[in-house]
Amino acid sequence: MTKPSITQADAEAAVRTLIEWAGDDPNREGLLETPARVARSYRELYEGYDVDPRQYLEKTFEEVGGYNQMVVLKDIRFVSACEHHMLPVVGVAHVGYLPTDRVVGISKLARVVRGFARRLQIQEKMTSEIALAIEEVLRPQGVGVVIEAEHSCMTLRGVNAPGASLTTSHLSGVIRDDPRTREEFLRLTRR
Ligand SMILES: Nc1nc2c(ncn2[C@@H]2O[C@H](COP(=O)(O)OP(=O)(O)OP(=O)(O)O)[C@@H](O)[C@H]2O)c(=O)[nH]1
Ligand SMILES: [Zn+2]
Repeated sequence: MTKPSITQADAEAAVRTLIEWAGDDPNREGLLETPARVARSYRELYEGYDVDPRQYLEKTFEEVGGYNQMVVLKDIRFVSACEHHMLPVVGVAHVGYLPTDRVVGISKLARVVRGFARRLQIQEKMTSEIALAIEEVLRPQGVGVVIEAEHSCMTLRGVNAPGASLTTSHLSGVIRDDPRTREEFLRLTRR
């Protein structure tokens, strides 16, 4: 949640400081509106603090004609920010579950990813948070989350390893424990 004590003006002042720190003049014409734009874009990029992603999963459908197989939503693109450098992390998430008696609208899976992505994150934590939210709210037979992402703190600076991507996964229930179900999930999420 946004700290109510911090105003848009405070955020703009912080951006002016960073512009000076970068070596430029925040009072030159091209930069005059930049602090306001950056503050607004932060509200968008960090909107995850204003939502509880679990709530997206509360509306479910039970009339599924006896469907009791795996549901997998692949290639959910997301943008996050690494909590070490506040630089973009861009990637895709694959989210699957084996329902018990109810399913959730598929857009909600993408909303859950977005809600956890739009915060300061490390990829391992984001992967588990998505899986645990699905586990806790839907109580399915199993959950699988695989995330592949590029961290610009690694590709644009520091070690400068362009193209390197990190894969993390969190599997639980039958998707973790039953070899055939696990294989099916991994096959369905392969790109
Ligand atoms: N495990 C994990 N590490 C991350 C993630 N995002 C960034 N990192 C790493 O976090 C580490 C922070 O290391 P530090 O040594 O404190 O920071 P630094 O001096 O800027 O390190 P370099 O990036 O190596 O220049 C770096 O190795 C990053 O690559 C993530 O999602 N998961
Ligand atoms: Zn980083």
